[in-house]
This record gives sequence, structure tokens and C-alpha cells, in this order.
Amino acid sequence: MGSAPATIGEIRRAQRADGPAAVLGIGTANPSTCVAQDDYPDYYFRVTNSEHLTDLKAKLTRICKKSGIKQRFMHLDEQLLAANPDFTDRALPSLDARVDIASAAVPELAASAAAKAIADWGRPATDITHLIFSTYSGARAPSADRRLASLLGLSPTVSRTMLNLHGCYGGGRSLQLAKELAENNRGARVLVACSEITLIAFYGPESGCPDTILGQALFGDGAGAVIVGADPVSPVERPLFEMAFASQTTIPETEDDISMEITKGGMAYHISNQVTRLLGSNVERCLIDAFDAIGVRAKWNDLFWAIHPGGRAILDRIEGVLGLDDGKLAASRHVLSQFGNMSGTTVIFVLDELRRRRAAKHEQEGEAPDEWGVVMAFGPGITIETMVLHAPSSLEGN
Ligand SMILES: CCCCCCCCCCCCCCCCCC(=O)SCCNC(=O)CCNC(=O)[C@H](O)C(C)(C)COP(=O)(O)OP(=O)(O)OC[C@H]1O[C@@H](n2cnc3c(N)ncnc32)[C@H](O)[C@@H]1OP(=O)(O)O
Repeated sequence: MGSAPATIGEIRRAQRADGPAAVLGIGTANPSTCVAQDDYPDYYFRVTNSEHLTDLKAKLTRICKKSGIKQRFMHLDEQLLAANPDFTDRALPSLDARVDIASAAVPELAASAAAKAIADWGRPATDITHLIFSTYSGARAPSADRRLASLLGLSPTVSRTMLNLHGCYGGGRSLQLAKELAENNRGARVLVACSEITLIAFYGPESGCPDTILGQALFGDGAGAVIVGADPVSPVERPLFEMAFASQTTIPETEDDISMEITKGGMAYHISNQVTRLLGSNVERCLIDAFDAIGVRAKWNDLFWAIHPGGRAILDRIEGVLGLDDGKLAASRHVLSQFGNMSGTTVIFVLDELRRRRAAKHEQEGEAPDEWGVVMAFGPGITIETMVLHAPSSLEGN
């Protein structure tokens, strides 16, 4: 006689992980072309043959000076632009050429970041069980997730999910999905990859379209990758941050405040001048709800922070409404200054910077870093992604 068949409850319990999902490795990458922010207005108006639009150039110069950005990286260099002159005019049908370039470049940039994340994690790429890929540059199937799996030599049984056009909340959404997958599939190791290349939305300035000027001042290219898994296998796997809770909030009646749309002339986008105010009046509620949900009493200044640096004014506003001390958003400000807003990818750069800063602080000052922290990312919807992180005590050794 065999043993009694397992009940569905037992099967479910056996499938679930014991502990919380954790970040087990992080990697980032950028294209090689770097543009200094001070030089960008001259560069942009020259390469788009728009020097005659002096008012718009002056506006871009003003915004660049106030952006808190020192430099950005871009895949689209002058050589590529010379080969694709239609990219400068949004009225021309250039989408096919943009998608051709992005279909190769987006997964390749993601592969550079993912290789670093896998090395940081310490196990072979073939141990990855799930892949979540987020980009606003995808417009083809099979898409960037399939290509990335080939580039990395992932197992043919890897379970892939593609997120398209989530914009700046793509990184936050991917991390939340990775948490769910890791906690609900014992032994799962999830690769999150975000890769954003602005050439899909690069075109010349137009009178009456301040969004283009704003976008040209803020956005940059980059890829970030994170390995997420529960029940780390010691001593190879070290949890960097444990994922305690995650939520998504949509601010009512804000559908039109941030939008993106693929058109024949590239991706059109709109970012209203209300975004900073709307985020400022909603983030604290999201944080209170998140900490209430897990029964942790949090003082905002006792947390570590990984906020998506959508713009300098957004960081200023959040710092103000939460009464944060100077330096609490230092990781976000540093990433903004060195890379600009890389949309969904940016929050992964911030997590990586935060991990470095916390380890350095511990090494130099011997201080126990803050135990609890927060990731927040924002994008079309307007959507706010909130994740509460817990730093395991082993962090000190990282
Ligand atoms: C190297 C590669 C480059 C390639 C680029 C290619 C780009 C394509 C990229 C497309 C990707 C699209 C993805 C969309 C994803 C959305 C997710 C987000 O993060 S959403 C992004 C979330 N990010 C944000 O929402 C940005 C938040 N805002 C900020 O951080 C700041 O307001 C600031 C830095 C823009 C200006 O500093 P601040 O201290 O406020 O300075 P002032 O008060 O002195 O104003 C100076 C000038 O700025 C003006 N202006 C202001 N806002 C807007 C606007 N919305 N609209 C237009 N203009 C705006 C204002 O009118 C004034 O003009 P003027 O009177 O001089 O003529």
C-alpha cells in the first residue's frame, strides 16, 4: 500500500517558500556615449538642425540647469543619427527603424546588467527559473525577454513575463512580481531586467510641445538587473534586502497626467506640470498604509530610502512632505545626477547605490545601518509602487 495522496493544502504548502523574498544580486549597465548636461542644449539643437528655435533652446538650457543632472548616457550617437536622419522629425514614419535598433540594443544592454547581477549573486545563470523584463522600447514578438534568455544561456524552462510601456514604474512593478513569484515557488530564482533606450522617443523640438523639451532634459539610457529569491542558500547566496511588503496605488483622476503612446514617428509622451504636486500629496498615505499592513511603527527619518528620481523637484517635494533629513535621499539624488531619469531602470540603480553607501558607512563608522527601508517608483496612471524592505543583519558583511 502506498502512502495517502497529498491534499491540495499540503501541495500548496510544499510549493511555497519558507522565508521572504530577498534581493540576492544587483547589476547595472549604460551605453558608452556620455553627454554632459551643460553641453546637451547645444548638442540637441545642433543634431536636430533646430538652432533657429532659440526660445526652445533657452528653455531647455533653463531646465537642464535646474535638473540636478550632471550627465546622461545614450545609445543614439551622432553616427547612428546620421544614418537615420528621419529620427529628428516626428512627422516622418521612422518607427520601423527605431524598433529594429531597439530590438537588438535593449536586450543587449539588459544582458550586460544581468551578467553583473548574476556574478554578484554567485550562482550559474542556468539556476534562474523566472525572468521578468520591463521596457518601453518593445514593439515586437518574440521580444526582449526571449532574446535576453538566449544571450544569457538561460534554461529553456525559464518562465518569462514581459512588461511593456510601464514607464517609470516598470522597475517597481517587476520587483513586486518577482517577490510574488519567489515566495510562491519554492526554490525559484527570478531575474528582473529593465532596459530603457530613449531613441524610441528622440525627435527634434516643436513649438507648443513643452513635453519634448522636458523629456530631452531628464531622460537617459540604462539597464538594471536584480536576482530575487527566498530561503537563500548559504554561504553562496547573501540577502542584500528582504522584501517585506509591496503595494500598488493608482491616484484617481490622473489618467492624463503621464502618458506614452507609440506613433509612426516614435514614442509620444506627456508629463503634466502637476506630477510633482500629485505625488507630494499621495506618497505619505501609501507609506502609512504599507507600514500599517505589516504592523511596523516607522519614523520616516529612521528608514533607508530608494525613491525613483523622476525629477529633482519630485525628490525635493517628497523630502519636504515627509520631513526627511538632508541626505536621506542621497542615493536617489546621486543616481539622478550621474545618469538622469532612466525610467523603470532607475530604481535598480538607486538600490545598487544604496547598498554601496550602507556598506561603506558601516565599514567606515561601524554604525548599524537603518533596519527598515522603502522603494517607491512612479509612472503613468498615475501609479505609485511601494515596497517595504528589511535589511538582514548579514548586510554588514556585504
Ligand atoms: C541623453 C539622452 C536624451 C534623450 C532624451 C529623449 C527623451 C525621451 C524619453 C521619453 C521617455 C518617456 C518616459 C515617460 C515615463 C514617465 C515616468 C516619469 O518619471 S515621469 C517624469 C517625472 N518627472 C517630472 O514630472 C519632472 C518634475 N519636475 C522637475 O523636476 C522640475 O520641475 C524641473 C527640473 C523640470 C525644473 O525645475 P524647477 O525647480 O521646477 O524650475 P522652474 O520652476 O524654474 O521651471 C523651469 C522650467 O521647467 C518647466 N517645467 C516644469 N515642469 C514641466 C513640465 N512637466 N513640462 C514642461 N515644462 C516643465 C517650467 O515651465 C519652466 O519653464 P520656463 O518658465 O523656464 O520656460
